[in-house]
Amino acid sequence: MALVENDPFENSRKQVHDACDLLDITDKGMREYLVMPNRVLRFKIPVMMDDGNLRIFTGFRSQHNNDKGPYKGGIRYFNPKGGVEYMEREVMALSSWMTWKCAILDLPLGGGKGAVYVNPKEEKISAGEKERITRRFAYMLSEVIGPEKDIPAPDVYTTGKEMIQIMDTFGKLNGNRYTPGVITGKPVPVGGSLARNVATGLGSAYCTREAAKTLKIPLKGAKVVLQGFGNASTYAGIYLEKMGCKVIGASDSKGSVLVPAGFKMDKMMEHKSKKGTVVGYPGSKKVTAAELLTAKCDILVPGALENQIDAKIAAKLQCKIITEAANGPTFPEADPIIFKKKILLIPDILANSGGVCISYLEWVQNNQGYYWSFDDVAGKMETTIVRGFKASYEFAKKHKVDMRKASMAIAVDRVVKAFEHRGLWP
Ligand SMILES: NC(=O)C1=CN([C@@H]2O[C@H](COP(=O)(O)OP(=O)(O)OC[C@H]3O[C@@H](n4cnc5c(N)ncnc54)[C@H](O)[C@@H]3O)[C@@H](O)[C@H]2O)C=CC1
Ligand SMILES: O=C(O)CCC(=O)C(=O)O
Repeated sequence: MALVENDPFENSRKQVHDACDLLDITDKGMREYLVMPNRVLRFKIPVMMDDGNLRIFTGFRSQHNNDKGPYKGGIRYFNPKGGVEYMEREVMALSSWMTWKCAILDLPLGGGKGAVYVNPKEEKISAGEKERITRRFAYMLSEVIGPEKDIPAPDVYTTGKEMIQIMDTFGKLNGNRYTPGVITGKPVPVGGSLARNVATGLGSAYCTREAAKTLKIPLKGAKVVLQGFGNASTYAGIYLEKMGCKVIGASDSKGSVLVPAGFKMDKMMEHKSKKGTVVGYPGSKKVTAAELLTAKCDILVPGALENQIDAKIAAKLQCKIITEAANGPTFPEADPIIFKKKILLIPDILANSGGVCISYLEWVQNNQGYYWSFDDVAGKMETTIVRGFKASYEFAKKHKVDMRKASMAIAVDRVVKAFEHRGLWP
């Protein structure tokens, strides 16, 4: 029996086993080694709130695998419906996906993920309270993170502001050192990289462009539906629009809208910043989340949260390409349905890997103390992600499997090889 409903870690476990099947890895111990995180930390974060009351938050960091390099992965502040038990399984799954995401790009990094169970948007946590949560979280993590150990980054409802507070707290606890390489996604004036803020969506757009090329779908006028309107999905929309696409749908935590004639991304962003939601955009029709996902379009970009496309929704999908800008948006039972419908699904570990790719380049710049231009960084990311896409596509064709299985198999094989080179000690 699953420990929590819709357990994302069980989904990640299945994906690792599918890759092992393809690679003929039969050893049970090796399979378990690849599935399980090296360690999962769960700790309390006591914070004095503005009203003078002490409140205890729960924090997590899952360190999945570091055979290819330091653990790497974001930190989210969120309150999934399943509560803290669900969140523990969620960070375990997300840390596993980080391992495979770094490996499909062949970055010298492993996989980790962290979280605090709090929704700063719903709860109206003040800036001071958020900073105290973040700095206490950094204090609790300070012994297990570091530029050569584990390098966090932003994720849902965290930004450069929290990243710099974590860097600052870590530095103060380590002899007042300037340690920019302990975290990525920092603001540019304090050791961040150009292009990191747009990286996830830009990488999704590069992947989509490659997919459209292979399917011979012209991007000019191609209809795009975005689920979510945060960092990942907004920049995916902006860059797909620059490539000639027409965005016709969007959503956020308050609802989903379709605009059959299409809308300009800057106009929708202006609307969202004024009204706090995409809902109510002039000329739009409010629809359910399922109606948004199954709307007729060329490119569907699920870019919000995991567990969005189940078998029922998969059966009704009307798109040609799915670009998983979010982590884990598709249930395992939906994958074979999507494959049978000949929809080209670009899996999360590839489709949203632009973020970690530029995080890696940020860390390289921090380590060398010399900084590159926007075009340098975006160009290096484009080369890396297109190589990952092409390798996965060729593997998928050769073995007649979907792109998720192909990307996972390549990634798992690389981690197994790293493990074999290093050996086990002690
Ligand atoms: N920020 C990054 O660099 C990366 C993010 N991702 C993934 O992308 C996804 C989104 O993350 P970000 O864009 O960074 O977060 P964000 O905090 O910038 O935006 C989250 C968005 O999700 C929306 N949302 C929340 N609940 C929703 C619901 N029930 N239905 C529809 N929309 C809902 C919010 O309204 C917001 O628009 C996550 O799965 C994250 O792990 C993946 C790789 C890197
Ligand atoms: O930039 C990073 O290091 C990781 C971003 C992240 O959390 C993700 O790719 O899911």
